[in-house]
Amino acid sequence: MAKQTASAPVVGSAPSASRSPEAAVQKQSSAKPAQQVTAVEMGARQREISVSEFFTKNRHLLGFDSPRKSLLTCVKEAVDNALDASEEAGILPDVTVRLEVVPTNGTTPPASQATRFRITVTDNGPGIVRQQIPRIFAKLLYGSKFHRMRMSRGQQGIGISAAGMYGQLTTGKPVKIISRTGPRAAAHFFEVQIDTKKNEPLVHENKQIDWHQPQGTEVTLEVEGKYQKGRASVDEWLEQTSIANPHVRLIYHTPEGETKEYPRTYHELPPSPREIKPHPYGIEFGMFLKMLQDTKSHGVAGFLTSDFCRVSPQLAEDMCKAAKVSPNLAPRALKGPAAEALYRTIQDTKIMAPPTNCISPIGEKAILSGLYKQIKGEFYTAVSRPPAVYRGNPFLIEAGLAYGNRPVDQAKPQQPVQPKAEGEDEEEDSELARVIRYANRVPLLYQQSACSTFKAALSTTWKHYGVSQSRGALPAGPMVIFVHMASVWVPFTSESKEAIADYDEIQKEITLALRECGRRLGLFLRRRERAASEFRRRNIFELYIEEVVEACDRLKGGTLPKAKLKAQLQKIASSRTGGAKTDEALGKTGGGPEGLPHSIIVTADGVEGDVVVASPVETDAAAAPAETDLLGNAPEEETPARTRPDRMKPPKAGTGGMKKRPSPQIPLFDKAKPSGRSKKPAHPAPRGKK
Ligand SMILES: Nc1ncnc2c1ncn2[C@@H]1O[C@H](COP(=O)(O)OP(=O)(O)OP(=O)(O)O)[C@@H](O)[C@H]1O
Repeated sequence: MAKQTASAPVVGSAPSASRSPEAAVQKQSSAKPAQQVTAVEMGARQREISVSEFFTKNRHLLGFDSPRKSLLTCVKEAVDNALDASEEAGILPDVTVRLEVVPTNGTTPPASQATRFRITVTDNGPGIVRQQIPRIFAKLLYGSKFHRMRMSRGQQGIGISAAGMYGQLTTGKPVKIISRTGPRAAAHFFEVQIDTKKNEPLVHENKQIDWHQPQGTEVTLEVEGKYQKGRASVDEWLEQTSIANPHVRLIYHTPEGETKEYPRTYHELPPSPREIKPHPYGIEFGMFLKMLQDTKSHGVAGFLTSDFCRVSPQLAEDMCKAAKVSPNLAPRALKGPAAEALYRTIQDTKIMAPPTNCISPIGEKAILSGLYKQIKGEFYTAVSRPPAVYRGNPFLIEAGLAYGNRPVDQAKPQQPVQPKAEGEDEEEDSELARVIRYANRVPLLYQQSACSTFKAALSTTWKHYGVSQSRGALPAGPMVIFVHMASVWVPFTSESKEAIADYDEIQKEITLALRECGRRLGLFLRRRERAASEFRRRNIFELYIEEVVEACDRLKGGTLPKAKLKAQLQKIASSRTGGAKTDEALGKTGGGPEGLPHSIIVTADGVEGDVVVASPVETDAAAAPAETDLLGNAPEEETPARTRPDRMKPPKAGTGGMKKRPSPQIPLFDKAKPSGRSKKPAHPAPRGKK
């Protein structure tokens, strides 16, 4: 409705007697607001808006806001698709990402100053059938995943076509695609653009070509962007992708001419997730009505059994009876109050939780492997929670931790300690932990504070686990917190898929997973501290043993069996200082960390725990990217990630990694029983407390 403006005539006010009626009419018409339109005029302007037009104007909703983020979004969409397709086809993914600077005005600027990039992503997946290529790459909301209840990276059917549209908008260039479905099939080359008015593809080029790859897809996009390393960069995203996807071999050609290879460290594909039907609890009433209209079943009971999971024929009959609806009634005839009664009955009936084989977790071993491969720390642990359900959608939370500084650094001569001013923080307190977040194995780099995973990390009381933490802040110290949500439908806060929405069920599961990681970290820290102090005491005893033995021998006139006495005293010194458990906690025995399942401990003497996941892998060590420390800095001397002779100690033959102990797990120095499987989390005393 048009607003009445200040200059509009006031209804009911009498015209001034001094003015003629003509003048009054003239005044009234001249005061009419210029913008007033009739319903008919408005109707003439009303028309459909195509989804492409909408997202052209609102491209920030899809992650194309700043040039830097847009570059990342394009890479992300193409890599996600490559991984989804390869995994679905049962192929261990080999993905190559090439970022090149596109010359502008005949000159090629350095990568950090360039504004135009060519992104090429190649996979060894199943390829795409020729007829589908134009619509996949040049039609928004077209895909194979939206209607399926199955875990995948992509969900919406909008990602790669939106990336193509962004390229088209910013550079005018079409998307180029090569795809081949098998060694006997021809390779097809396409150049497509999107007709944004109609949301339909325009094919510029379509031909058969010779392609060196027997199978797979290659997508090339030319886009406006900004390349800058560091946080939330393409480099960081690929690095984090490799942590959560150790079954992927990733080669990255940076725009600066470097080649980084993230080798495959896990040689099995994640179990293929099964497609499931919706669970009755997750369906809203409007959706239920729509399903009644769309079903192929002839009776309501049959509809409930065949269109939902976990509804047996008997349960369907019982629910119909309780709602006073005939089980044989045609679903389309069920409307109004009767439909509502059945819907309410379903919601009030106890129905088994949905099956969980529709999600495929990363797994503790693979998380450990990924963290160990990419992050230099001292302690690593990983937890996979049992599946849970939100709004009828199954999901599963996994968490991991990498903690500490490199043992190599510890071995360095200590700098003299500078006295601190009163109230001045310890150096390690000033560095906060870093949270790396994933949804269906895809790293989430933006909108951290809006994400459920980050909120759960903030609200966890890390002080219980021996790590300092200020109120409302992340824990302090060299620590990476890893959280992964796997689900058939991840509830993102927006279409750009950057943060996970805050459902209570999801928050609770993340918190429980983080608490278990924290508990293990606390146990590790406390043990290590006590073991180190016992070890120092033992060394002091050792110093005096020689003297004592010599003195006793002199008293006995040189007749004492010195070696025997020395051995006896050493035995006493060892048993008084924690015995073998001190050696174990300090990594001097090569044994596993007791009470710390799915954990790795790195000491100056070697690696303990799930060592198998830290074992060498298939490709050439020299090609591996240098690992970064917890702050993302490269080491001074670049050591290949997979072969760290300083740290590697192969597992003892037959142990297969962590030492298995039949007896209940007892922590090193505690009298109380632990930990590993006890339901109540043990809260070790904060560091420094004896
Ligand atoms: N490299 C590829 N190999 C095989 N199929 C592909 C490839 N890339 C895309 N596809 C197919 O194209 C479809 C559309 O991809 P698109 O990225 O637009 O959406 P999506 O991955 O389904 O969902 P989202 O919008 O959440 O990313 C996919 O569902 C998939 O079937």
